[in-house]
Amino acid sequence: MTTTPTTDSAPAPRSGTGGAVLEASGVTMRFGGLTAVRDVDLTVRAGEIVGLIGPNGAGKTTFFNCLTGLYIPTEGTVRYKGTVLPHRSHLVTQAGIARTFQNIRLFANMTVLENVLVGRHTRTHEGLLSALVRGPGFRRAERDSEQRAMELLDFTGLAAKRDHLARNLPYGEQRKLEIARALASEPGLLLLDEPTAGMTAIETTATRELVLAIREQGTAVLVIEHDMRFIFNLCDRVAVLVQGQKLIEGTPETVQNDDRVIAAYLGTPFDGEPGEAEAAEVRAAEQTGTAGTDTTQGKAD
Ligand SMILES: Nc1ncnc2c1ncn2[C@@H]1O[C@H](COP(=O)(O)OP(=O)(O)OP(=O)(O)O)[C@@H](O)[C@H]1O
Repeated sequence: MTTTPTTDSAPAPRSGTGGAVLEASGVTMRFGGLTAVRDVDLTVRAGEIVGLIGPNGAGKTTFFNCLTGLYIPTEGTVRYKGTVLPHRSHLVTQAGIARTFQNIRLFANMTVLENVLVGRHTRTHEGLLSALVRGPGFRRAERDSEQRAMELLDFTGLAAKRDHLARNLPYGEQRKLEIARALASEPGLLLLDEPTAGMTAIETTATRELVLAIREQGTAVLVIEHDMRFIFNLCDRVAVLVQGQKLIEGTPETVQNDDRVIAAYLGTPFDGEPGEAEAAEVRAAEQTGTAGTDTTQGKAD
């Protein structure tokens, strides 16, 4: 049996969506014998908010890591605005993709403002010498950076906390600060990995408003999230990963009504389930008593 991931006919783009910002094609990531991501294609267009969902262990974060240069995909390419991205995370950020992490990664002992300033380093061009002598160019760049950082703190509702240590912020505000820091690199695409994890309902609603505002400011968004209500209320398009493969991609309506998606979340087997072909082979082999005879397959000599 072969798996045929389906792609919903392209949803009508919302007004303002444009050319492809991100084009991932045939992205595969193997860790030894485990294929965490298998042959995944995904496009995000300018002005879009795209959701990436799937059960635990489906490969969502691994896919993000392939997009952002943390992992070198075993196969496949990732393009940002038509150019193939290098496999170095700081070069990916410089190109225009910023991200947040599932496990918050702030500089805990730095202030809120300093955390955002760190995020600006890919957009400042003053060299080490200029920094050491603190010449006029450096001081001007520093002022501009601080002004932009304060704008972002205003935008994310954290301006009043500019001098607080990051570690003293409540959890929801730490997540917002991660977003402000990511925005400091002036990205064309923002990747959010579980931005509402651990948030209250009110904080989740505020995060939805924030993501919509980010889109209005011209940054496309790709978001991983387990909170389905958040995803279906926010996204123009949703892609579902199951066992590393894209099962379906389409509008929130299409995806939430698809029986295979419901089954994948409930753990119920369904026809064409990713990995089902391999499972069927093993079952057939077990029935004919041949299971386990081919012990050499996949091993090096
Ligand atoms: N560095 C690694 N080395 C080996 N296996 C890994 C590595 N990173 C992830 N995996 C495996 O790849 C698979 C996909 O993991 P991944 O974290 O990408 O899933 P996920 O969809 O993000 O899950 P969750 O929703 O629980 O965060 C899992 O089986 C995981 O154990």
